[in-house]
Amino acid sequence: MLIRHTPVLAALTQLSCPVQVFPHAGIQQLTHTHTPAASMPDEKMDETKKKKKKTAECCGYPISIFFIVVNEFCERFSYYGMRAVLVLYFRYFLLWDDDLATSIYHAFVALCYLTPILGAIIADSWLGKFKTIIYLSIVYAIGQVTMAVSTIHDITDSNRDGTPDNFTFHIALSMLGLILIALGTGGIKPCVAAFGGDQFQEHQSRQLNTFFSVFYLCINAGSLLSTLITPVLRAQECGIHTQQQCYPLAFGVPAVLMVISLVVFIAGSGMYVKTDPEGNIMWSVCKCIGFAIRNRFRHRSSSYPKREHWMDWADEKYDKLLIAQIKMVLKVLFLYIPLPMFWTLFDQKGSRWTLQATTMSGDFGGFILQPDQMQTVNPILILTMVPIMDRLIFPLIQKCGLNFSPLKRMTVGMLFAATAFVSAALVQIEIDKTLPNFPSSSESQLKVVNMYSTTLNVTISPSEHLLIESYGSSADYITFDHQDITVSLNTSNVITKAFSLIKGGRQTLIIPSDPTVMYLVEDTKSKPREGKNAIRFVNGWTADLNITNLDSIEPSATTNYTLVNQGKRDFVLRHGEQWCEFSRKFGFGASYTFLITEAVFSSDCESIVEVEDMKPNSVHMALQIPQYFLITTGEVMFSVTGLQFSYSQAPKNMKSVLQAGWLCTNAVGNIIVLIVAEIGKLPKQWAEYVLFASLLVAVSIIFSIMAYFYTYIDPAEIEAQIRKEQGLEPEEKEKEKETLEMEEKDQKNEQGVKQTKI
Ligand SMILES: CC(C)C[C@H](NC(=O)[C@@H](N)Cc1ccccc1)C(=O)O
Repeated sequence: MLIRHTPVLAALTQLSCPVQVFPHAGIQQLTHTHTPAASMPDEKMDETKKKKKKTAECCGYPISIFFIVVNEFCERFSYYGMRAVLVLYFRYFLLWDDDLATSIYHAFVALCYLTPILGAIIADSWLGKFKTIIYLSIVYAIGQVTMAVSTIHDITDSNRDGTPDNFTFHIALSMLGLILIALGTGGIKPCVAAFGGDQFQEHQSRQLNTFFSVFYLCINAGSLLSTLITPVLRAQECGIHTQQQCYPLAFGVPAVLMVISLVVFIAGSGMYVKTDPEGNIMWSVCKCIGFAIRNRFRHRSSSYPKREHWMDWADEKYDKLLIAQIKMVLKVLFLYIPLPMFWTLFDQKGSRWTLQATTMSGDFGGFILQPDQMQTVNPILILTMVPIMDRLIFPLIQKCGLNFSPLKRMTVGMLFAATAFVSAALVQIEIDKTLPNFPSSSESQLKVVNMYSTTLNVTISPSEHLLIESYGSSADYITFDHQDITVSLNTSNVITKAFSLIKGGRQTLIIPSDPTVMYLVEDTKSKPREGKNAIRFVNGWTADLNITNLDSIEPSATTNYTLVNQGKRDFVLRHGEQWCEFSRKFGFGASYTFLITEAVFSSDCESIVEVEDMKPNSVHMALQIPQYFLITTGEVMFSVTGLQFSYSQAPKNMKSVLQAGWLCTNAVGNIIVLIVAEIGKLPKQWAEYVLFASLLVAVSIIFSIMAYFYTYIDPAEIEAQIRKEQGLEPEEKEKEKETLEMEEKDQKNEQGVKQTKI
C-alpha cells in the first residue's frame, strides 16, 4: 500500500467502518501537471511523487476531511471566542467610547471578509491551498498570541494601580494582532472549504454536499462553545501586581485553539489530496479580460461580426479553456451582486438585535439570559436545523417532485431573512409601547423630588402646579417645549428660583432639606446599556454617608448613576459606627433614584424611598426567538447552499477565488451596515426594520430573475469538452497514464530498496 500510515490513520483504521484506499484518487493533484511524468527530470518526478497521495475512505468519505473539519472547529472557536470579548476589551481596557469601539469592531469584521481575496490569489496562483492554509494559519496564530499579550495590563502598569500606563503600547500591539488575525482568518477561509471539497472524487458528489453541511455544523459548534466560554473567562480576575478582568485568558484560550487547529491540519498532511496552483492564474485572468475588452473596443465598428460572448474577443490570443473558465467565474460573480443585502440584515443580529434585547427582559425563570447571549440562539438553531433540513425537509421537497435548485433555495433564504426583520419590527412595536416617552431634540423633561420635611406646593412657570409629599416625587416627567423655567415653592415663605433646562434632556429637580439650595441633576435619557439598571442615591441624612462601591456622599447631595446587574443587590450604608444594609431586587433596564431619609439608621434602611425614573423592561426576550428562527432558516438555505454552489460552479483552478468572492459578499454587507448606522437614522426603529425587510424582498426578486437565466454547469465536463475539441488528451486519461508510470517507478524503487537490504 502506498499510503503513509500515520498513528492517526492507524487509529482511524480501527473504526468500525471499513477503510478503503483508492489508488486512482491520487490522480487529482496531478490535474495541472501537463508534462507527462516519463519525460520529467528525476528531481521534478520526486517532487510530483511527494504530492501524489491516495485517498483512504471511511463510510464513503475521505478520511482526510476529518482533519479539515476539526481544524475548522478549532479555528472558528478561536475567531468567535476572540470576537465575543473584543468590543468589551476596546470599551473597558482601552477605554474607547461606544462609537469608536463599535466602528473598529465592524471594520475588523469587514476586513476579515475582504482578505479571503488575498488568500485565494495566493492559493490558486502561487502556493496552492495546502501551503497557504499552513502559512496563513501561522500568521493567524501569531496574531492571536500578539492580541493576548496586548491585553496584559501589568506589562505597562508601572504604578500598579490596575490600569495600563502606556495605552499607545497596548493599542499598537492589539491593532497589529487584529491585522494579523484578519489576514489569517480571512486568508485561509476560502482555502479550507475548497480544500475540503478537493478531497472528494467524482463519485462522491452526495458526500460532498454532506461535507459542506458538516463543515457548517463545525463552524457553529466552535462558535457556540467559544461565545459561551470566553465571556466567562473574561469575567475571572487575574494579574501579576493587581487583579483585573482576565482578558489575557479570554484572548489566550482562542490563541491556544488556533495553535491546535494548525497542529491538527498538519497532522493530516499525509492524507490530503493537494491540487497544485497553475502559476499566476489571477494574472492570466486579468490579462485575458483586459485583452478581450481592448480587442472588442478595437473592433467596435458594425462591420465586424458579433461574437457570442464579449470574452470571445480574447480568442485571438488566449486559450479557449482559460476563456471558458473565466466565463464560468464571471457568470457566478455577476449573480453575487445582489447578495450583500442578505448579509446586511444577517449581521445586524450582533448589533441592532442585541440592542433590542437590552430593552427586553431576559428572566427565563430557571436562568437569566444577558442581551448579548441571545446571539448564541443562532448557532444552537444551526446545529439543530442543518440536519433537519438535510435529512428531512430537502429530501421531502425532492420526493414531492419539486425542483428546489440551489438558487431557488438561496432566494427563499433571502425571503426568510426579510420575514425575520418583519418579526423584529413587530417585537419593536411591542417594546415601544413600554418605553418611556423620551424628549425630542427640542423638548426638555423635568421631574421633582421633595426631600423637605413636609409636603410642598410646587409651581413651575407658567402653568404646572404640583403637590409633592415629603420624600416623594412628581408622578412622571413633565415635558416642556422651552428651556427657561421658574420654580416657586410654597414653604413658610415663598422661594423662587430660575433654571435653564437641557434641550433634549431629562432632569430631576432635587429639593433638599434646605429648599433654598434646590438644584437640577441630569437623568439618563436612554435605556441603560446591556440590560443593566441605573441607580443613584440622594442623601437626606444629616452627615456624610459611605455606600458600598460608591463614593462618599455629602448631605443633600446626589450620587452619579451606577450600573447594576439584574438580580438581588445589597448596599451597605455607613456613617462612623452606624450602618445598615439596603437590599433590592432588580429587573432589566430600569432606572431608580433612592431617597435616603433622616431615619435611615433608626429604621435599619427600611425608610429608604424608591423613585422609579424608568420602568424595568417588560417585553420578554423569548419574543426574539421567532426572528432568530427565521433568520437562521434563511441562513441555512442561503449560506450553506451558497457555499456548495460556489464550489460546484467554479473551474478546478479557481475554486478558492469563487469562495473568496462568496465571502466578499459578506464583507460588502458589513460595510453597508456601517454606512447605514452612520447616515440612515430613521426616527422609529421598527420602521428601519421594515425598510431593510422591503429592500431584501426587492433584492430577492432581482436575484430570482437573475437566477432564472442562470444555467447550472458542470465545470469539469465543460473543461473536458474543450480539451477534446482542442485535440488534447482528456485529463483523466492523462492523469491515469501519469499515475501508472509513477506507480511503476515506485515499484522499481521498492524492489531496489529490498535488493539493497538483502
Ligand atoms: C456567515 C458566515 C459567512 C459563515 C459562518 N457563520 C456562521 O455560520 C454563523 N451562524 C456563526 C455565528 C455564531 C455566533 C453568532 C453569530 C453567528 C462562518 O463564520 O464561517
